[in-house]
Amino acid sequence: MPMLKDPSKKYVAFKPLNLPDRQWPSKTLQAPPRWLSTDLRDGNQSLPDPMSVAEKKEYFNKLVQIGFKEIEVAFPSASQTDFDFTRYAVENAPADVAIQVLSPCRPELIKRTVESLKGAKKAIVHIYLATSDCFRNIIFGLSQEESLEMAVNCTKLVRELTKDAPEMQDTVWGFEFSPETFSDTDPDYALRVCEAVKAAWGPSEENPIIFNLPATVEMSTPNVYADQIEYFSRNISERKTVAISLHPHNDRGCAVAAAELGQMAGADRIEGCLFGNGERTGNVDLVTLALNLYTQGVYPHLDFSDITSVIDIVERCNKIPVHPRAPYGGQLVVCAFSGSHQDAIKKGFKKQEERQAKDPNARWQLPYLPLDPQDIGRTYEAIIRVNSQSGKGGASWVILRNLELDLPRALQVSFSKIVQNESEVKGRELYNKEITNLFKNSYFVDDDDTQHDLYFQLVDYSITNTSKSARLINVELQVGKDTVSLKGIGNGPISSFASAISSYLKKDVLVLNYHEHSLGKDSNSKAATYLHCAIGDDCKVWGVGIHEDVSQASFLSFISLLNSARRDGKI
Ligand SMILES: CC(=O)SCCNC(=O)CCNC(=O)[C@H](O)C(C)(C)COP(=O)(O)OP(=O)(O)OC[C@H]1O[C@@H](n2cnc3c(N)ncnc32)[C@H](O)[C@@H]1OP(=O)(O)O
Ligand SMILES: CC(C)C(=O)C(=O)O
Repeated sequence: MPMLKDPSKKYVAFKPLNLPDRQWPSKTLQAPPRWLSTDLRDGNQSLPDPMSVAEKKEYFNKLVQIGFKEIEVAFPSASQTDFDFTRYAVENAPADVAIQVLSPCRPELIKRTVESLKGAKKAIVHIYLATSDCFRNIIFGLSQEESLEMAVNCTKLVRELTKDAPEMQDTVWGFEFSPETFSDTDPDYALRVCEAVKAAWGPSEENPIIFNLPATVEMSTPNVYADQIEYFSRNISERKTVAISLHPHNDRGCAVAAAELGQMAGADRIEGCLFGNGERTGNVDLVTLALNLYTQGVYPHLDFSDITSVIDIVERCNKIPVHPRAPYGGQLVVCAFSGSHQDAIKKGFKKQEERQAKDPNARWQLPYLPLDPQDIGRTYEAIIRVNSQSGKGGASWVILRNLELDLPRALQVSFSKIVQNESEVKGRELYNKEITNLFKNSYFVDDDDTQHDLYFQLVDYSITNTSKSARLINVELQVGKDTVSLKGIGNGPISSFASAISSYLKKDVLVLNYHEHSLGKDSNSKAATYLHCAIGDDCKVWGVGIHEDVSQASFLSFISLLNSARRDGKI
C-alpha cells in the first residue's frame, strides 16, 4: 500500500500532558549532567553482531579514559559473554567508576544479575518494567496494580540481595528503576509506580534512587517530553533522594533536543551512546550532548580531545560507521568544499588571529565553525577541501597552510581558475598535495620537493645608483642554452629589471601589481613576492619568487612569469 492521503485513519496524534505553568522554557543549561554510557548494553543489544569480550574490554577502557563514571556494561542474564564481561568490569574498573547492569523484573534473572556484580566497589542494579497501557496490555496482560506490584516485589528482591545482604557490604549499591515506555505512560501512573518503588528501596540524599524516565520510543515533539519530565520532577516526593535520569531514543530524530529540554525540565542524568548507537534509530548521542555544552562554555567532564581514536573504537567494535555528517565527529563536519563557506572561514581565521594577537583570551568566533576543530584533535588542514564547488578562498587557503604563501587577491582569482579547471578535468576533489603541486608547476616555484627545468634562469645581477632616483641594473640570464647580458634603468630594482626584460623582448613590460611578505617567523625568514605584469598588448601574467633577499625574490618572480608566458606561447 502506498502512503495514505489521510494518515489520521491509521495513526493517532500523541495527546500531550497539560502543563500550562511549565518552568523549563526559561531555564538554561549551565552544568553537565551525570553521564551514563549504555554503549555496552543498549548499544550492544542492537548490533547485528554484538561485541566480543575483547571488543567490550577495549570499548570499556576507552569509556573510562573519556571520563565516564557510570557505565552500563551488560545484560548479564542474557549470555555468558555478558556475564563474563561484567566480571571483567567489576575486577578492573577504577574505584570511582560505577558498574551498572540491567535485568528485567524476573526473579531468576535478577539473581543471576546480582551474582555478576559480586565484589564490585560501586555497582548499580537497573531493573525495568514497561508501564504504558500499550505495553502492559500487549506484552504482559497485566493491570496497572499487578504491574506496580511486580515492580515493588522485584525492587525488594534487589534490596534483599544487595544492600541488605550481609555478605554484600563491601559494595556501594545504587539502584535504578526504569518505568519503560515512560514517555507513553500516564504521568500519574508513572509517579505512583515510582513512589512505591522508592518506598521499597529506601533511598537517601547521599545515595539517591535513580528513576530513569525513558523515551523508549520517541512519541512526540521534545517539548512534550520536557513537560512530562518537569511534571515528574515537581511531583515525586522527597525529590532530594531521587536522581532523574533520561534515556531518549531517536525515533523522530529529536533525541538530542529531548535530552536538552529534559535537563532544563529538571533531569540530573543522561543515558546514551557515543555517536547515537542503539535500538532502531539509536540512543541519544552523548558526543553531541557533551560538545553542545562545551561550545556554550560549559566543560562537560567528558574528554573528546582525541575524537579520532574514539571514532576508531566505536566503528571497529560496533561494526557501524560513524556518519560523515555526525555532529562534531563526522569526517565531513569540519570540511568546507563550497566557495562562500571557504572564503568566510579563511577570513574568520585571519580575524581570529588578529583578535588573539591583541587579547590572548579572545573568544572563538568563526563563521560556519561553532567548535575549534583543534579542541577535538582535528587539524585545520582538513577544514577546507577543494572541488569544483570551490572558489578562490579554498585553493588559496591550501597554499597558505601548506606553502605559507599568502596570495594577493588577484592571484587567488587567477590560480582558482587553474584549480577549477583541473578539478573539472579530474571530475573529483583535488587533494592538498595536488593543489600545491599545481601551484608550483603553474608558477615555476622550486623547493626541496620540486625542481623545474627552467628556460629562463637568473644567473647574476648587480645594481648601481646612477643618480638620486635612478637605478641601473646589469642582469645575466640563461635563456635556453644561451647566456644573455641585459641592462635596464628605472627608479628602483623592479622597474629597472622590467626595463631590462623589455629591451630583451622588444615589448613593453608593465608592472600591474606587486606584493611581498615574509615567510617564517625567524631571522632567516625568506621573502615571497608576487608580480603581475603586462607584456606587450595581449599577455598578462603572474610570477612568484621566493628568496632570502627581497630584491632577488622579486627578480625571481620576473623569471617565473617569463617562463609562464613562454609556456603559454605568449613570448
Ligand atoms: C527497552 C530495552 O531495551 S529493554 C532491554 C532489552 N534487552 C534484551 O532483551 C537483551 C537481552 N535479552 C535476552 O537475552 C532475553 O530476552 C532474556 C534472557 C532476557 C529473556 O529470554 P527469554 O526468557 O527467552 O524471553 P524472551 O526474550 O523470548 O521474551 C521476553 C519475556 O520477558 C518478558 N518481559 C519483557 N520485559 C520484561 C520486564 N521488564 N520484566 C519482566 N519480564 C519482561 C516478556 O513478557 C516475555 O515473557 P513471556 O515469555 O512470558 O511472554
Ligand atoms: C531499559 C530501558 C531503560 C531502555 O533501554 C529503554 O527504555 O529504551
